Amino acid sequence: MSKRLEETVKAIKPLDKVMMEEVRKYQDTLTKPTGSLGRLEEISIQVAGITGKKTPDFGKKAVVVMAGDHGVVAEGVSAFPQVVTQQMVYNFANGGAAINVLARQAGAEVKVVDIGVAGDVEVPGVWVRKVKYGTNNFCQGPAMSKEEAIQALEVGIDVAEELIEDGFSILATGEMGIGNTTASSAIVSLLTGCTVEEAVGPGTGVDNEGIKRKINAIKRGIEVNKPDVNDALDVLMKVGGLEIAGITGLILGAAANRVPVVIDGFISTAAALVAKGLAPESVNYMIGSHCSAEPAHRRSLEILGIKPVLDLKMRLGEGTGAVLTFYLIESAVRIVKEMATFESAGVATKE
Ligand SMILES: Cc1cc2ncn([C@H]3O[C@H](COP(=O)(O)O)[C@@H](O)[C@H]3O)c2cc1C
Ligand SMILES: O=C(O)c1cccnc1
Repeated sequence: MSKRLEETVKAIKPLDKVMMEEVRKYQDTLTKPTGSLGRLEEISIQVAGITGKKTPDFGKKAVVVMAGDHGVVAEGVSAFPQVVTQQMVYNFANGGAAINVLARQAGAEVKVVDIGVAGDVEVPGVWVRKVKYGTNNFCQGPAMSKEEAIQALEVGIDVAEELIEDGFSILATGEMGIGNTTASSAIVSLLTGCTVEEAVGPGTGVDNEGIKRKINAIKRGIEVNKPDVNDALDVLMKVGGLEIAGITGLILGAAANRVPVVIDGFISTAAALVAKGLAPESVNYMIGSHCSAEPAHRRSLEILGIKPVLDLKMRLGEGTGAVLTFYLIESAVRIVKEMATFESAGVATKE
């Protein structure tokens, strides 16, 4: 680990238990049966613990789309060509992708980071923090060097800190990278202990032969690189991705600054598993969003220990599920801020 990474991990502290208890008790004074707002109540308690504030203001929201390419695409693991990563970055910059539409509606900004796209991206608005022009094919050796993995983690930490400095008070994870469900499945199988077969799914929509190629590529990647399952950084550098490392760094950076980070789909969850491996406390700063249609996502969330609030059969990534969850998080806080208490409204409590 680098000094910066170590310091960031060290800065991640337990949640503010006193504030959590205050909000938990306050929820019970509001004009509703105890616990009747279910998961919204849990979220309001969690964000109070994260921020140390009873009703945090999430006026400035951002979704960070980390973009990077994957050498493992040479094994025929995606239904789409690699160049789509770069083309989608232009689409994000022009406001035409699904994440742009959903973020506009949610009042969130989309920050696109080129952390490892295979070609040059020159378009205003995209943050170019390129570590490398795509990862190496992990079937032949490590996806990246340890130095590159650390550099990509640090890019994520930097992005989180720059956004927080700029007044963003809640972040969502997002990504774009053709082939990244294969890298994510490799991480998931290694860090959750499920079989490679269980960890793999259709991604962008490969057929049965494509699924077999994904399984085969991951098995060869594990065989060739022998990642240490007890060392999340080793797993990340050997079979991970640059955008996955960037998301991991973003999560750590948010947690170190007591800012909630909403975890999107399968790829973001793989990054979150790496974050948990590097800094177990970081999980408390993660807010679950949706459970995607990628078959191993639910199990990964369970092992990570975060609960999804939406199940929309989405399987896109980009941050789409996370941004939809912004509404619910804001609703959860608003309830605490605006609801009347039994006393203030003159409503009788139960007999
Ligand atoms: C047009 C397009 C837009 C996307 N936006 C997100 N993804 C999603 O699909 C990719 C992962 O799937 P696989 O591992 O099968 O390549 C990632 O880029 C992910 O963000 C997209 C995929 C495509 C084709
Ligand atoms: O679950 C996801 O986030 C996902 C699934 C397939 C492709 N891209 C993303």
